[in-house]
Amino acid sequence: THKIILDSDPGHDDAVAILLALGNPNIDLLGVTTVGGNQSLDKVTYNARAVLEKAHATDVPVHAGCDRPLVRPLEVAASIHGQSGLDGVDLPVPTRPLDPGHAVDWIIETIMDNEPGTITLVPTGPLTNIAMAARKEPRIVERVREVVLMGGGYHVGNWSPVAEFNIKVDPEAARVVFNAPWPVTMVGLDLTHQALCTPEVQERIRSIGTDLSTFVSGLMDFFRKSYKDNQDFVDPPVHDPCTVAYLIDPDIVKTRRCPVDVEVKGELTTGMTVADLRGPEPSAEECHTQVAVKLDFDGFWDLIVDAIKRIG
Ligand SMILES: Nc1ccc([C@@H]2N[C@H](CO)[C@@H](O)[C@H]2O)cc1
Ligand SMILES: [Ca+2]
Repeated sequence: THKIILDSDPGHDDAVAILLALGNPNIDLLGVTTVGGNQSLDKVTYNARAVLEKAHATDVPVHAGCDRPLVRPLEVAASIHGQSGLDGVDLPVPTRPLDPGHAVDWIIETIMDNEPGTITLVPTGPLTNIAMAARKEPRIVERVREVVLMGGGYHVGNWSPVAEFNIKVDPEAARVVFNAPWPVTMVGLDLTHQALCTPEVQERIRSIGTDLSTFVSGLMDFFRKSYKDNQDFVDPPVHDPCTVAYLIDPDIVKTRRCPVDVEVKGELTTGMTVADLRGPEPSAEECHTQVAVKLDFDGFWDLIVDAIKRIG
C-alpha cells in the first residue's frame, strides 16, 4: 500500500484523482492539501472538501496551503474549470470542518511522524506547497519515498506553446521541487493527453448507475465542453489521476529516466520543463528524475471505473 498526500487544486481532474485514491485498495490517502491554482485557494479548498463529502470520506483531513505562487501573482484557469473551479455539478455541503493549520506544516509533520521512505507526495497543482515544505524542513527531502507529480511536458504545453499550467503558474516552486535530490516522476502532458475521456469511456462510467458515477459523468460533461471550446480537443484529457494510477500499477504508465529542469527566465519559455532525452537512459543512481511517456489506456480507465464502483 502507498501512503500518499494529495496536494491539489480541484479542479475536475483533481476530483477524479481524489476518487481514484479513495477507491483503490492499494492507496492509503492520508490527507488532501490544497493550493491556489485552477481557482483561488478558498474555492479549491471548498471543492476538495465537497468531493470528499460526495465520496463519504469525511475521515480524510483537508488542509489549505499557499494562496499564491512564491514570487508571481496567481493565475487561475477559470476558462477550463469555471468560476467555482468545479462547475457543472451540484456539490454537497461539506460536513467536516476545514482542518486547522497550514498545509505546509501538516505535510512536514506527517512526513516527519512517519517512517522514512513510507510517504509519497502526489502534487496535482502548482508546486508552491511542496517547495515551501522542502525549504522549511529540508529533512523531508531524504525521508519522502517519491514525488509523483502531474505537471510539465517534454514536448507539449497547454498554457503556452511550451509550458504546462501547473509549472507555468509557479516556475520558481517547480525549480525547487525538480532540483531537490528526491525521486521525482513527472507525469506531464505527453502522458496525460493520452488519458482521454472518450464518449465510450464516459458511458462506461455513467452506466455504473450510482449517484457518484452520475457526478463523475457530470464533471466530464463540463470538462469536455471546456476543452472543446478552449483547446479544440474532441475529448478531455483527465490529467491528475494518471499520477495515482502510476502508483497503483507502474505498468500502466511507462517512464523514461532523464534530467529535467525548469525555465524561469525565458521570454517565450518560462514554465517549460526542459527534459534532456539525448543519449542513453541514465540509471536511478545517476538521475533522480523520470518522465512519463506511454499510458495503458484500457488499464487506466479500468482503475477509474473500479474505484467508482468500490466507493459505491
Ligand atoms: N487547460 C488546463 C489548465 C489547467 C489544468 C489543470 N492543470 C493541470 C493540467 O495542466 C491539471 O492538474 C489540471 O487540474 C487543466 C487544463
Ligand atoms: Ca490540478
